[in-house]
Amino acid sequence: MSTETVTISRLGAQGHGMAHGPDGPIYVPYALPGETVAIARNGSQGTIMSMAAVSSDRVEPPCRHFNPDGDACGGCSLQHLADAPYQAFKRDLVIEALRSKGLTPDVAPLVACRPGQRRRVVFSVRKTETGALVGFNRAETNHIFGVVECPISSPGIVGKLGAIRSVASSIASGIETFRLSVTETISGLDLAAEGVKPLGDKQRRRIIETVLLAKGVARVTVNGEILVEPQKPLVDFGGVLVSPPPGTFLQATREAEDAISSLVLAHIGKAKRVLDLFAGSGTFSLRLARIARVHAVEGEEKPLKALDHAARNTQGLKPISIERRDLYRRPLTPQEIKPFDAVVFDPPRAGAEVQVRELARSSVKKIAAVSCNPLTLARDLSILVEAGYSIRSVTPVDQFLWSTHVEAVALLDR
Ligand SMILES: C[S@@+](CC[C@H](N)C(=O)[O-])C[C@H]1O[C@@H](n2cnc3c(N)ncnc32)[C@H](O)[C@@H]1O
Repeated sequence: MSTETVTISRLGAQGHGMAHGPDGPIYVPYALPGETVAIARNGSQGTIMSMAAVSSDRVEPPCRHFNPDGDACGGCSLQHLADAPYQAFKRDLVIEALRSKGLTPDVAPLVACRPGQRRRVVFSVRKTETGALVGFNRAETNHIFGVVECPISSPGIVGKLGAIRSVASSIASGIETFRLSVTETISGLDLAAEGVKPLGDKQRRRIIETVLLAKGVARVTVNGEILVEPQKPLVDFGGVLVSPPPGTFLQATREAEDAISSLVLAHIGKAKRVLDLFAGSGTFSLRLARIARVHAVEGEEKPLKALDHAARNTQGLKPISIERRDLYRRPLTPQEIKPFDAVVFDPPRAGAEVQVRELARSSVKKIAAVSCNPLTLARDLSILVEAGYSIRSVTPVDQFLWSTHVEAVALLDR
């Protein structure tokens, strides 16, 4: 460990300040570009000891749990940065990823996220003598920081932290930590616990009783088994009500979902047949079906069934066909893609390389790529551009406020 003074030149991809050291970059958490800080250095990691020059972009963190000096919540990493440079940082993550693949399309301003919009959070939970500790893992440790406020989460989640804690206490029995996904739905909170040791009958009864007493909980699932469901959880995909399976993927904020969907729909235009790949529970398929016939392809059975059920029970939609298929092992071929006028794909963080190589050989006119990882998006887009597609626009979208995650929508045609 050595002590030295460094000047931060920019933010790294993890949101840490970066300084040039004699033998490579030094990463200093919570330091901002332009700041001069005295650090205790351990290899390429620096810890701020004192600050000699403070950036004018530094702001007071809105949440009292965001405290880099000690007992801090690990949920957010960029609360100390003003809005404009924060939004520029996220947009630059997309620009830099594209540039690394030789792509320099116009990149729109970031679709910004506001506090209180997150409808889904994943807490860590551990049993305590008095109940359960519910919160986020403290920065860079396995310790759980008990949350009493959370400015990123929706009021529907924050206002129910007491009920969430009661249900979590009834589930927690051993010393192990488990994950609790909390989703705010139209009909109440959907709680899904994973990594819980097998439940006995007495404990099951206790969980059910707690849920029935706690107002506002729609469903509790433990290790994939629905234990109690006083209300069917419902989400609204562009006017179509869907009951998503427990723990299934859902865009983290309604506002980002609407923004992404609007971009996709505007690009698809008057297409008559649309292919929705990595369709989930139908976030895009059900909206697209207002204007076009849709074929939805997805690897998991339960979200596809939820999509299908919603489509069958909603009037005014064009037909939606569904197909369960592993698109990494068995991508749709150019021959299979031929009947479609447009394709939407929204893969997991790993991207869709195998499927994109098939799309590149197809003659489909319009493609909308939705991604939660700029690096794999850039790789996938470079394959399409090499095959003759043009990128019409790229729009970065923020739905994980004060984190270093950013989504993007790229619209292409040929
Ligand atoms: C980012 S989510 C998008 C879901 C949906 N488009 C939405 O916006 O809600 C990615 C989806 O890809 C699915 N998936 C993951 N691996 C897959 C694979 N190998 N083949 C097909 N689908 C897969 C997941 O189950 C998940 O529903």
